Amino acid sequence: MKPVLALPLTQELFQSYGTVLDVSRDDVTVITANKGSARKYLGVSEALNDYSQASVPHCTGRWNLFQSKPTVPIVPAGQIMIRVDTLERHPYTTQTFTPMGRSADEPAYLVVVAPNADDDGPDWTNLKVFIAFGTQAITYDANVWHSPMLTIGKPTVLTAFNYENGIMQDDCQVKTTSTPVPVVTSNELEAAIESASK
Ligand SMILES: NC(=O)N[C@@H](O)C(=O)O
Repeated sequence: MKPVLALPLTQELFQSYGTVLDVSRDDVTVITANKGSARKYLGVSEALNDYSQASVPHCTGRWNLFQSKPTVPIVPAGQIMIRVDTLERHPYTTQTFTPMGRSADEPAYLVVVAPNADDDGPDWTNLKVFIAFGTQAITYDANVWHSPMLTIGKPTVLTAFNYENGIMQDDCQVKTTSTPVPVVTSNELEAAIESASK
């Protein structure tokens, strides 16, 4: 399987799969708030609840916390950083991850997504991989295939918000592949990691 290059996460590159919650967004209205002490970025992301289409419509909007071990090592540009063999999706809800305690200049987690294939599973030949930095949160659109959380370099706590009805097939569908997809780091990532680890 041909390696996939991990690219820095931007709304422009990610927009087919969801939204990036980041103060670099220049496509939203920004107002002054909190008596002038804050800039408020309006509507950077939305939470979708489509459980009316699920087997059991009743659901709960839930925050979960992920205390993640680092699963993505820091490697030189061009070397394989991870092999992706598992993707999941949430057919009736968005899912938003927000890292806590990571800085804006350090790569914090990988965002791996894939379009649907004709069999309604993931298109493993068309994975996209992005590097999320420490002050970037993301929302996966409903029904978008994405990898379980993959954190870079150090233990990381993230909040996750999504709707759930407690039925696995409605809440989270998982697919695996016997031919894992290698992901290689990019020069941008290597430079960012090097500067963050100083
Ligand atoms: N996406 C991810 O890391 N995992 C969640 O979907 C989950 O609820 O397990």
